[in-house]
Amino acid sequence: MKPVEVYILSGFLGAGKTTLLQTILTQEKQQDRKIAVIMNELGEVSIDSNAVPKETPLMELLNGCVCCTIQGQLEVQLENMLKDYELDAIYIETTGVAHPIEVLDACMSPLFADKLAVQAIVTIIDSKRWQDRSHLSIQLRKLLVEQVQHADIVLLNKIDSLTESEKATIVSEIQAINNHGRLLMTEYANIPLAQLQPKQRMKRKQHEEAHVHHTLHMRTYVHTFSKSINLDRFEQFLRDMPDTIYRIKGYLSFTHSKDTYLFQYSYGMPLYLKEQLKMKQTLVFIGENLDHEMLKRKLLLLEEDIDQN
Ligand SMILES: Nc1nc2c(ncn2[C@@H]2O[C@H](COP(=O)(O)OP(=O)(O)OP(=O)(O)O)[C@@H](O)[C@H]2O)c(=O)[nH]1
Repeated sequence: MKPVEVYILSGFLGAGKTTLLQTILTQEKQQDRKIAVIMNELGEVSIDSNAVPKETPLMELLNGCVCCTIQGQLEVQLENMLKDYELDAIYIETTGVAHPIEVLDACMSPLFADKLAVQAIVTIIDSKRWQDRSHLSIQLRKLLVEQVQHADIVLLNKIDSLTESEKATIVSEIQAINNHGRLLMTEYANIPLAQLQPKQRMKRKQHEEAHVHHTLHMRTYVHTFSKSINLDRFEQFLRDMPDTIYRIKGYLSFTHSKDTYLFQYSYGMPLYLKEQLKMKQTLVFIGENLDHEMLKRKLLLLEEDIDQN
């Protein structure tokens, strides 16, 4: 079955995420696609949920930020949505203070990695807020920059109040932070849906190139082992790994033990926890510009090496 597309809508408080979501949902409806929405808000009550039409499945994650305190809940909600509905796409509206990569991390559960395909991190910017960012605390300024840095698509919103030269200044500032993403200027987040969706698969000859441009595809990689692997060799693989990989999670089983392990790797620190159930040995990688071919080759080698021992 075709994996369900996932779009992460990121952006600072008040930048226009809900406005964007409404624009998207209207267009998705015209295209007759089946859509669900996950909304994350920091407060106890949802304020923006009215923005979603009644017929659209909506899950709300309240009272915490999906990228930190309620990360596990997102996983559960995604799993429920996959179980309960036949969907074309899920849109996740994050809180204004969410870090997009942490949200991506929360979407990439090894339990359903092959059922979801995260298509894009879309960051929407309030142009005025961007201009005045020097008034924000250092932490919030850093977050604002990181939301831009990790986006596949940056929407420079609220340009109605900007002069041409102000627009040019902000565009060059954003391009200096993120030169791989697509930058679009919007008023009231008004963009054609096609601009958010990855371009149609190109013909075979252009295929490799197309992948390189689809930055998000290069940020995650999923591998399933068909047998147990050798722990020492796996650890050597981790040591040799490029430092652009900052997160791995999944389940592993090793030749020295009958147990299955939950494996967590975060910023250089591996952690193995015994798992009660026997799980499919799927690992999810998250990083920058992952070399899929290299990873595949090395991971397959881990299985082959055992045969030779
Ligand atoms: N002038 C102007 N206002 C806009 C534009 N886009 C959105 N707004 C307004 O900005 C306000 C905030 O927009 P929302 O879409 O609620 O922003 P949000 O990012 O969802 O906000 P939070 O949920 O608080 O994080 C609303 O009053 C919008 O109508 C724009 O392009 N120009």
